[in-house]
Amino acid sequence: MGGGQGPFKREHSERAQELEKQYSPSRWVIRMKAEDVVNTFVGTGSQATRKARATRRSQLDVPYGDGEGEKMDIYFPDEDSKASPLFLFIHGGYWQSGSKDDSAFMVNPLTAQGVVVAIVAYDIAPRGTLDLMRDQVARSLVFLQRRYPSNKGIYLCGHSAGAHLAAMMLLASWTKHGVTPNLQGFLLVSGIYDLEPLMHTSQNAPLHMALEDAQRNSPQRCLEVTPARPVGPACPVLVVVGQYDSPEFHRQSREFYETLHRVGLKASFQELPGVDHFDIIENLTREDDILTQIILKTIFLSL
Ligand SMILES: N[C@@H](CC(=O)c1ccccc1NC=O)C(=O)O
Repeated sequence: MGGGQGPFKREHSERAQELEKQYSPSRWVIRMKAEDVVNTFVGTGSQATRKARATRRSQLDVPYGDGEGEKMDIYFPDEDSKASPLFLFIHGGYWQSGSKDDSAFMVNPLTAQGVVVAIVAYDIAPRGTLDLMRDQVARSLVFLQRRYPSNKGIYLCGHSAGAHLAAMMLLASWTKHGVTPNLQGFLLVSGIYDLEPLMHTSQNAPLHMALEDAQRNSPQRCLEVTPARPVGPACPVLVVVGQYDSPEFHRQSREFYETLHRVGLKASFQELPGVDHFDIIENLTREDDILTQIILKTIFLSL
């Protein structure tokens, strides 16, 4: 018997291949070959980190919990103030790559303007699960709030998978932590907010997400099913995506923005022209970059 299975299988594998492509950010980069993209990104990040550590006062590997991987680097402006704004960055890498040691892109431009910058590490897969990572990010915020109780606001920024973890903090319940971090802004850059499609890609291999895991950890879904009442903090939430991010990444950002808006959060959406999934963050090493300027405006217009 022919016919039935063959076409179905082919159709299925074409869909799987398309999904794989949509969720492979390097394949949408036009400024260089896909295979060079991640190396360049990591190179830029580790160079920025070396420079930040050489030129800024810093505290490295500060533990925010008892776990081996529960560390953050904190970088300070020249003039010391007990009441500075804090900026916490969560790196991306599909919850399975990346580290704080190559993610200090924005330290120099932000500390130059008086912002304390923290770069958080978390246990990537396969060591960590999504539930653990989300708890680690929550505890890192609680730690910062306790360490700097008179801060002028905590601004939480994540890239890609890090934007997902940042977005999960909109749904966090702080009562069990005993302190509510003074969150004054979210910057979600080229993020993923619905994890279900990823279950069907190679990215899920180290993550082992089953449907319930994907759903429980999807801020898009969790906000959609939430009753129409105000959720989360009253602060601005900026959803940003690069022009050369894939159509699926554009869809995810737009739909998440729409949902944030619908549940009553102060959301805004911006597509940044001329940048892809990677240089959208690489360019944060520069003071005159458009996203650097957006971040500084978010911090200083709300003070
Ligand atoms: N293998 C992936 C790598 C990737 O997606 C990535 C790499 C560094 C920082 C963020 C990334 N994406 C999502 O977290 C790619 O195809 O680009």
